[in-house]
Amino acid sequence: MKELKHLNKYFKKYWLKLLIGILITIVARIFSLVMPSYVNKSITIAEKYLSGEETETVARQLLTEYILIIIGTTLLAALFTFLMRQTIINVSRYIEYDLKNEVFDHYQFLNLNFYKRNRTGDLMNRISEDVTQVRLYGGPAVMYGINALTLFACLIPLMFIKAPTIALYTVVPFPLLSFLIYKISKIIHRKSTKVQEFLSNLSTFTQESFSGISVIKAYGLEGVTNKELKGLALEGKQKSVDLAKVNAWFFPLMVLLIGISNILVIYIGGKQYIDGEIASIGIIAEFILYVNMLTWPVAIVGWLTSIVQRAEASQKRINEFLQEQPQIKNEVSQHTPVNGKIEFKNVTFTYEDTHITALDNISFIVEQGQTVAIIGKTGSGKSTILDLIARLYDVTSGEILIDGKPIKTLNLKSLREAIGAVPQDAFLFSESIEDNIRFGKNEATKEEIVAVAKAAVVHENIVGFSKKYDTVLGERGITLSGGQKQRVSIARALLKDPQIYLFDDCLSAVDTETEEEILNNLKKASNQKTTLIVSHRVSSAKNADKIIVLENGKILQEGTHDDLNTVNGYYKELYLNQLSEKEN
Ligand SMILES: Nc1ncnc2c1ncn2[C@@H]1O[C@H](COP(=O)(O)OP(=O)(O)OP(=O)(O)O)[C@@H](O)[C@H]1O
Repeated sequence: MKELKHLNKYFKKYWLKLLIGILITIVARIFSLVMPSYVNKSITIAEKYLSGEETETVARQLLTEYILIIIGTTLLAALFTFLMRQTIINVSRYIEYDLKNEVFDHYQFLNLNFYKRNRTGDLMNRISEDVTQVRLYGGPAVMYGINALTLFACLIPLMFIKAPTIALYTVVPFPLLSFLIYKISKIIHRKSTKVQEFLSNLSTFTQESFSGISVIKAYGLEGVTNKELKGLALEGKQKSVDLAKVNAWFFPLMVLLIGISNILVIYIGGKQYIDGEIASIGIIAEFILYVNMLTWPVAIVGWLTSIVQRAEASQKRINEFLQEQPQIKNEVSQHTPVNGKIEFKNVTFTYEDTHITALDNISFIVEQGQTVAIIGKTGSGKSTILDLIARLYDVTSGEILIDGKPIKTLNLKSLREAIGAVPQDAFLFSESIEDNIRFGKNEATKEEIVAVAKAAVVHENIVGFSKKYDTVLGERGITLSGGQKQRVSIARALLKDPQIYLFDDCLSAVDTETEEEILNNLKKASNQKTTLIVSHRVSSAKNADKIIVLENGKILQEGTHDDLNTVNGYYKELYLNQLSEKEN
């Protein structure tokens, strides 16, 4: 139960509702206890009437009275059972809601490394499946547990007071029933976990197949994919059949044990009645009702044990993530304004997971308002520079200064608010184009949105769609072309109007004329703003105040377009190559 201690804060938060729920549960069970003894009394009075001990009028009057009491108490028990579910189960839903929010909020705080280490499916599972398992502990387990405890505490002594011998024979099979249900629940859990795991594999496989459907079709891999899916489905069928087999034992076993208890009551009770040890056969009817009332709570004891174990295992998985600490921590509480000067001082950066040293002792300065282009072969460390400026990672050694201050002394939120980043792989949400652009500034007017779309040279494309800015984008914006996606992403960054622009190869999918137009607009929009442009094209870099050429994480060349063209080297070669490509 160590892991489940995490939930105590929520139990404390909802203690009043929980207490009311527990009291209601006890009252509901006490009302339900009234009925069997009045069934006994009704049968006894009928017996007495038949043997002439009681007159018909008295018998009729008493029977009516007993029946009304039975109906009344049963209705009250039903009403309180309804209220019991309304309180305790609701509390478990509140806890589920709080816990999901807690996990989600925590996920948001964690760094990119965490997301690289853990699969999306796993993150989703812990916030959905595992929280559901924990909810069963917070609600149904508490409710059925109190229910069973109240019944045992009231009913078993009552049974022993009324007829000790029958009581003894009745309760003897119960521990066995509890034990068997516990065992079966464990097997069911083991098997259903396997089915769950399989289902998650199957959905990952199908999701990937749908996402990559164009590749599958282009390579004619439909047959192979189908075969793989059939193999998976067959395996799943076997697992589900295994689970169904064990599940099938659950109810027959309960019926068998109830039957055994009922037979014992009838046999022992009947014998005692014949021997004159009990006064009325009404007591046998009463005990049969007790047996039936006790069976479910007894079975529940076994079920609860396995629910608690499952909840413990799930909470352990949740706690593992909750205990993860973000590596990038905000160490400054007050807002720190950013002007935009950036300085890298002997910065080295090695990715923790791959141990790749992406940047190796590099130093450079970008003055406030300057435009700097970073050029270099793929994998040379260009994107890493931008990620370090946004503090998505912290440097391994060396230092990054923003406006002359170490980056760690800036408030993380202020820093990120001052940055407008356009990543290499533009991500658009499945919302309207307008909302996707608005992401950069929530309170922006339509005019502002149109203005930035025009600056990003995507306005004409948008108004060409029948729903214009209200056009909803499919998953990852698949209704837009690569170049359109990039430009919507640029519009989003422009709307934010930040102090620092980080453009990561975000014009790679547009033609050179559009690129030229966008760059001119960017120059106007980002006047006085520090701008870093990562690119493979000289056309994106040539007008920059400074060009940095990277190779294997080191700075190979640095200077203006004209400077770099006067020396033989990577940049000049690239320029001449791209120039001749254009001419051809
Ligand atoms: N998140 C990451 N985790 C681990 N290694 C990474 C990560 N991102 C990049 N790398 C590695 O770091 C090196 C530099 O990558 P980076 O993305 O900075 O290069 P790049 O110059 O931007 O490349 P490209 O032009 O292809 O975008 C590469 O070898 C890459 O494999």
